[in-house]
Amino acid sequence: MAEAMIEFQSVTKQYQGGQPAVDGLSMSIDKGAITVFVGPSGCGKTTSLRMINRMVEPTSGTITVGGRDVSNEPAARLRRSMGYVMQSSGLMPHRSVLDNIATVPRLNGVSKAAARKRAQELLDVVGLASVLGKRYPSQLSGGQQQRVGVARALAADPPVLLMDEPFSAVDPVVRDELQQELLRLQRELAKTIVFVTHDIDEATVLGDKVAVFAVGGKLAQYAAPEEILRAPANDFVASFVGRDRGFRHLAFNDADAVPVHPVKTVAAPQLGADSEWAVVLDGDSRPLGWASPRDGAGLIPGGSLFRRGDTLRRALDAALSSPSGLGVVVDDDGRFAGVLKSEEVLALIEETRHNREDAP
Ligand SMILES: Nc1ncnc2c1ncn2[C@@H]1O[C@H](COP(=O)(O)OP(=O)(O)OP(=O)(O)O)[C@@H](O)[C@H]1O
Repeated sequence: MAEAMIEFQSVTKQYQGGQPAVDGLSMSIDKGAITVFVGPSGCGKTTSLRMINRMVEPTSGTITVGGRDVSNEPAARLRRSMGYVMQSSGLMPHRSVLDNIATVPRLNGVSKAAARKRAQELLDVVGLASVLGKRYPSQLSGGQQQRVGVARALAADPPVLLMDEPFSAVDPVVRDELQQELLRLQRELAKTIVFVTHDIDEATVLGDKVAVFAVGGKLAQYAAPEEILRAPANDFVASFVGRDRGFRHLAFNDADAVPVHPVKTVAAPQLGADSEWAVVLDGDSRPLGWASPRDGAGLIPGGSLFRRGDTLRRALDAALSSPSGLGVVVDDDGRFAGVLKSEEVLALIEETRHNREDAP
């Protein structure tokens, strides 16, 4: 069994008047894993998160981190000992990106030179070019600002990261990138991450475990995302998880058994071309799109790409989003590797479903 890092024991938070925001919450959060709090607006996710680092004080109950009762720790020190990332990056506008990242190490007494050096390294860790370090936050895109927010939270190398809807304000493409980046980082860093979102899709992509909250800070279900999609504990969870849950569930099955076929490729779309669809490649064998057999309209934008090792969900999306009906497969370097046929993806989905039903 996984080791617990954070424990909530009968934690209640009652703001002035009204219903409790969080009511008798007891749960144990695994060390070195991503735990996602998900639920509709106002169900107490943020309040629960903020009680971990004492930005909010519980009305009753106990929270421990690494076995120590947080109420015994000085609040300011406790806060600095955990990384915190929020929706608006919360960067200081009049300080450079590097100085923003260096904030907590500086508060902890690290010299300016050492803190800046560390900040420079962190830019690379979160996938930002080092020249961006000299800029001010307003000179960055929303996605870049969120990356700086993550770098700042990591600066003092805290064992615990608290993330409150960190990717909610960016567009879906950037959001997907940031999620993948966080998963990559986590494979290296193995922090204990508590991540708040209202988006069940984001929760199932990121979470090793997902806690579904119902209004009043009540834990409706707490399990691996696959289990929440497969077996919602009650009607509330089932309706929150929604109608697409069968589709989302595909994200937990690999697509290794789907055959990859060769297909005609061309270096540039040929006008009035051919009798069959062809993948258009650049000089490095990376797919640029498709050339159509019919209209010879030049380059037709492709659908989503399937990377070797991706899930059935991505395989299906690659096939269905492609103008030719053939999903484009690339290797780890993004080079063209072949195509998937939608009927073969569907056949594997069907087979996987049968196997699941047969399982004890
Ligand atoms: N400072 C506060 N004073 C009074 N009530 C508050 C305060 N902060 C939150 N609440 C109330 O507590 C309840 C839970 O709020 P909380 O922000 O924790 O929920 P949430 O699940 O994070 O929602 P959202 O996704 O909308 O932020 C809500 O009813 C909210 O109005």
